[in-house]
Amino acid sequence: MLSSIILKSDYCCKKTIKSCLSFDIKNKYHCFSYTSNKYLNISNGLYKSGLVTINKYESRSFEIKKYITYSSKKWINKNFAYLKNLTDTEVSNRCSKQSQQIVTDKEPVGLHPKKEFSLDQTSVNSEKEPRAALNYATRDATQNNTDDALKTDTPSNVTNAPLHNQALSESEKVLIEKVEELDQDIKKSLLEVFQYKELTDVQKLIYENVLKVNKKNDLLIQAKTGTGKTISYLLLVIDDILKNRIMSVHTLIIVPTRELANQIYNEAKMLLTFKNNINVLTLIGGIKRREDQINIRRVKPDIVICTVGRLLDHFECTYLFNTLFENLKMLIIDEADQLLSLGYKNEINRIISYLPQKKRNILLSATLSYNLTEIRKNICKSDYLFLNCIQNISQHTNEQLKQSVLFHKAIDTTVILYNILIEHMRLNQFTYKIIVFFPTAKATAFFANFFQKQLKISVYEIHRQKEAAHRQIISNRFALESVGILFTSDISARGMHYSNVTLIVQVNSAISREQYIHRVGRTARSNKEGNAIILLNEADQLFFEQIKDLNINKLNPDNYIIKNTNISSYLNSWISNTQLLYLAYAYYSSLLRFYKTKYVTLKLTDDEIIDVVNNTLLSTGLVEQPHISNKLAIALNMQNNPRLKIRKDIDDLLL
Ligand SMILES: Nc1ncnc2c1ncn2[C@@H]1O[C@H](COP(=O)(O)OP(=O)(O)OP(=O)(O)O)[C@@H](O)[C@H]1O
Repeated sequence: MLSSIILKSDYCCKKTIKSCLSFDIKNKYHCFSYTSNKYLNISNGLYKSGLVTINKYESRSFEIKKYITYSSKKWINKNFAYLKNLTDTEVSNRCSKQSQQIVTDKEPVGLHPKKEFSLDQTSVNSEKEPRAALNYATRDATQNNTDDALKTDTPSNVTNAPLHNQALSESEKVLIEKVEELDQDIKKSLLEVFQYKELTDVQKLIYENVLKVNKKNDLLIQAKTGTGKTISYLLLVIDDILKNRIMSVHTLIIVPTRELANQIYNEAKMLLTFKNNINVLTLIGGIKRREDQINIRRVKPDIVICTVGRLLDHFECTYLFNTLFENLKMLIIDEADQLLSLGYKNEINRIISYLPQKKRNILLSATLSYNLTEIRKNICKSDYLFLNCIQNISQHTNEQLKQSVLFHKAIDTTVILYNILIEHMRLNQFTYKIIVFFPTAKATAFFANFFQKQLKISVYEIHRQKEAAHRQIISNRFALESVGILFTSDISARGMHYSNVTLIVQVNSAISREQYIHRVGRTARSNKEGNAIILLNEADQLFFEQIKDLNINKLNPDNYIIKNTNISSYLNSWISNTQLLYLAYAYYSSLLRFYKTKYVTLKLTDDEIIDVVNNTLLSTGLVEQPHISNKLAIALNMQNNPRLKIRKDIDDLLL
């Protein structure tokens, strides 16, 4: 028996649904099918062969209306009839009749052509094979990995949120004060300390699919940057600690950077304001190991937040450290796609080998999809749930973010950066908060000093070569300031929340599309507006291919290369400053390395790399080409290139 929903009448508008729609209840899923529906966009479903599978809902008719995302409920009420208990054939007949009726449909306007998907008409009842029926609505080359991963999953694995950033109607919002499952003290701190009123999309998804129904599966969670993933998993952790109190560490949270560890620590402490019997501790580099050991004994942590290096260090060097985790209940890997990528994979695998098998794994990121299969295989148990707030990878960045690209010549890099900053500061005198990402730590150090000392623009500086304590102080200061400029390397790209950032500038290409998404995700957070500009010189141009679907508009470089007398004189007068000179040489070497590691993706020859690096340095006013050490030249495999100035007598200080 099938129940069906059919279009009541011919509907002629921009958002026409081409045919009819029916649904069947089989086991716990509702399966929607429709005939020639090209444009119907059911946000919380997965598509293939005419099937849309959605998890169980309480009210069928209501939920169906809710998940036809671009149509208002009013429109649905007017145009759909809800029919019960039809046989297969009846539905088919009605469907085809209905299809014939609606022949005057107009092309939908405002839907991206990529969103079109064709459905296999023959598989109206193919819910017999739910595995094969799973797929995303959007087809595009870069998403194939996700699709492949999902094809092998059972439908219960995947839960999508309504299209992200779409304003939730009042009835869809989950008000925190009404959430009965939350502990009273936690609720109190959410309402009074954080002053949040409702759950964000990702928090709502977790609440409804996991917390409320008390599920204990492993979780993969993907939601856009700045949407509250941290609170969402902290709620899960605290809920579990309160239910299953143990006398050793309950949850281990692994993150890529010290700053992020501290940020999560602060958020957890705030959440536990009225619950002082749950203890949190960070174990991060830059602090003596012995100090950690004392803190562990003193704090007796329930939740431990660690960076990868320090955790591994302890496992391998601290006597009996692994016994701390012998009853571990939860392992959380934040920024999971990064931590499970090549750079960190071995270390994470070693860490996991020290942890008990029987624990719950929760993996999060704004960009999980590209290496999903591997992540799933490596870490998750087979009955894991994938909670996904991003259904279309071209919507990975926030809607309220205005993105631009500026293609320019390397020789104009410094003046363009200067003019962008000056213009933004002028237009946002009392509110400007800017983060500038550079490709390497040494590039960051040089430009930070150059802007401070030569161009007289005050900037904060964070990168790996600064000491941990310094980094933390600068990070806190920038977070608290109402205006400011932060020059940073990728260390600040992921997870860091600085409120009210108005502009992100990226100098040169990012190391990947994902890193670009995380970098621009430092602005336009919590539904606020934000701007992002990426500066791509002649060598970086191919990087644009990786991000061009992200709705990025092009800026005219001519508007930014005007040199006023100020900058001209500043650029010409620093060569006697030995400290800056030293930093410039180091920047030069690091930029050669940067492009050499990217020469395959950017399709660069050695000569092109040397030219672009020379010109970038020339843009700062450094007329004479720096020397590099023989060792670096060999490492770059450029020791015989006559365009480089190589000196055997300088050491690797500048590497
Ligand atoms: N329910 C809520 N209501 C309002 N603001 C919230 C809520 N939950 C979290 N936030 C705020 O949203 C901001 C972003 O949160 P968070 O840093 O957890 O984002 P994220 O999704 O982890 O981002 P990223 O992917 O960049 O790490 C923070 O300021 C956080 O305090």
